[in-house]
Amino acid sequence: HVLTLVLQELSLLCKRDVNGIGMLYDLLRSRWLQALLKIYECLQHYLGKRPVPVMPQAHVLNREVVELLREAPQSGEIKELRRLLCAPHLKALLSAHDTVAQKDFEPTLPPLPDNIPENEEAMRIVCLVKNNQPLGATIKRHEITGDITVARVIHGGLADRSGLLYAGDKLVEVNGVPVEGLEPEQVINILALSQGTIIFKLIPVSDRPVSNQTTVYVRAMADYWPLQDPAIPCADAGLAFKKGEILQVVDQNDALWWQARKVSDLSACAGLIPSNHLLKRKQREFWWSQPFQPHLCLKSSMLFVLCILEEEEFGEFGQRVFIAGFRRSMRLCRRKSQANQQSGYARCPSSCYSALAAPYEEVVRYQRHPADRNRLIILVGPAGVGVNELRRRLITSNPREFQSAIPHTTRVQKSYEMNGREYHYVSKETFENMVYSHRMLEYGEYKGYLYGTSIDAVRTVLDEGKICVIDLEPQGIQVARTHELKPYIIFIKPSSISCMRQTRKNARILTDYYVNMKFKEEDLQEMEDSAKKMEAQFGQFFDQVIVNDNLQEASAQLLSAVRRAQDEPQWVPAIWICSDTQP
Ligand SMILES: Nc1ncnc2c1ncn2[C@@H]1O[C@H](COP(=O)(O)OP(=O)(O)OP(=O)(O)O)[C@@H](O)[C@H]1O
Repeated sequence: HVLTLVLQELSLLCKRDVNGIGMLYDLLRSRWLQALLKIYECLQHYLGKRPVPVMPQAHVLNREVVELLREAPQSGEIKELRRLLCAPHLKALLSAHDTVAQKDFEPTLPPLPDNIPENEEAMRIVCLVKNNQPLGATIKRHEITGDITVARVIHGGLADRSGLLYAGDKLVEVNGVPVEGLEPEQVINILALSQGTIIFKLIPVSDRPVSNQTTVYVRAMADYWPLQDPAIPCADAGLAFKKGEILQVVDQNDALWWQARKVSDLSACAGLIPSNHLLKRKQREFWWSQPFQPHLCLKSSMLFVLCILEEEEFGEFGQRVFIAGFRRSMRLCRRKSQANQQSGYARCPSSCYSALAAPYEEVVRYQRHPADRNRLIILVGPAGVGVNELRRRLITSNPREFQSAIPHTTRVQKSYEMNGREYHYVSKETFENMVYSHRMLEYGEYKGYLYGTSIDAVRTVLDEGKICVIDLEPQGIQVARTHELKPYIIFIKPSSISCMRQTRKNARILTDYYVNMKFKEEDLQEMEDSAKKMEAQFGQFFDQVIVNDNLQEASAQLLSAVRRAQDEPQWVPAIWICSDTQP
């Protein structure tokens, strides 16, 4: 009844296009939810009736019926009925019924002997069958008492599934060997060597931790190799992960070591990962598996030089399609600035460090509602890899659906240009105001004029119901990753140099100085090096990686990635969904 009222209310809001309402409306209208509520109501009704058992001893009655049937003429039906009544599952069912009817839930224990000493501790004997799998528990020496105790039980592991071992249980014997006086390593050795059954004699922990853990999902912002981590309590129990992978964190009880599994393999038993706190500490200690070098970014978003040539294309519908703002190769400019690191290459802007400062990013599954704005598509890749070629092909394949954002510039409008078609022509003052008010995704200077892609320009395309496709230097990713734009970031990766030698034979790179230059060996090498650096520094932000080997295939992959981004559930930062006020 309440649900019907809520749905009525929501249907009014739906028309007002409130963010997320559509999804909530669909959820509440789903058949399975309605069915669950019906079941709930039936159960409530049933609870109210306080059912009483039909009889306290159904299995006795069953036995008597079977006896009676034995004496009856043995027709086929009688034989079948007798077989049914004697079936083990029916007997088990009747026995369960009788147990419930008699409220006889407790196991019958022998009476305690009278002469138990007062300080006697309850002992538990636990028998586990190992079956070549790890025990799924770690042990340690208690810092104060010196006892060997269970340090943690790994989620989904053998010990956890048994429900018989808990963190804090004190081990007394393992397979008949008393552990008192042994080092934890010696106990581990006994466990490792034992095959088949392991018998623990232990004193259960007095206050078992109550598990009130909620599962959270995080995106790893760095790589982690437990086998190279001297600090991990048990390297074999560690979970190795790569940046960008999504982890399901199932236990955060320990301040230093969490338990998690990868969403790509949820059936696996959990592994230990450093907690947020620990990873941050390790970062500070330069502990990273790849020691943290002072990063030389490919270029700073503030200093880079843009080279923008205007182009026009014809779309499949025959109309003239202006694709403004296509970035052209800046290879020579960059190489020049590489030689002079002061100007063109700068140390990472703060965004680079802040990405590393947060070792995990909480994520949630997000599916764009058809009524919502499209997600911004960002293409990232090293110069010359084919970012613009792929973007151009995508847009010209259907300009009614895909569009790039019109850039802003301070240069003078040419006679054949139209304000708002090739560029938005603005004064330097206006441009700088946009920069200071953080309305630029990226910008730069070329021949004394400023060029840039503004958030407003992206918004304009999205407001028209189109899919906005832009290319961005990776330093701009952090600026673009907002609740509003919900960008889907696609990294265009070069194929191997030997492949590119073949595929790029007829390809040309355009620079400001040389038009239609052939790719040289050093260009290919530079592309590969640059791609590696980009992946190392920004790989955690890439939702999709497309290797641009065969152009047709890469274009098809791009199209399907763009469709997936809009129509299928994806992991996005939780902050985009949980808060309307946060960026
Ligand atoms: N898979 C491919 N096979 C063959 N040629 C390709 C492929 N991808 C791109 N090219 C060609 O390589 C050249 C450079 O591509 P493009 O201009 O798109 O590079 P880019 O990544 O945008 O680099 P920049 O930003 O420096 O312009 C173009 O001539 C393009 O047609």
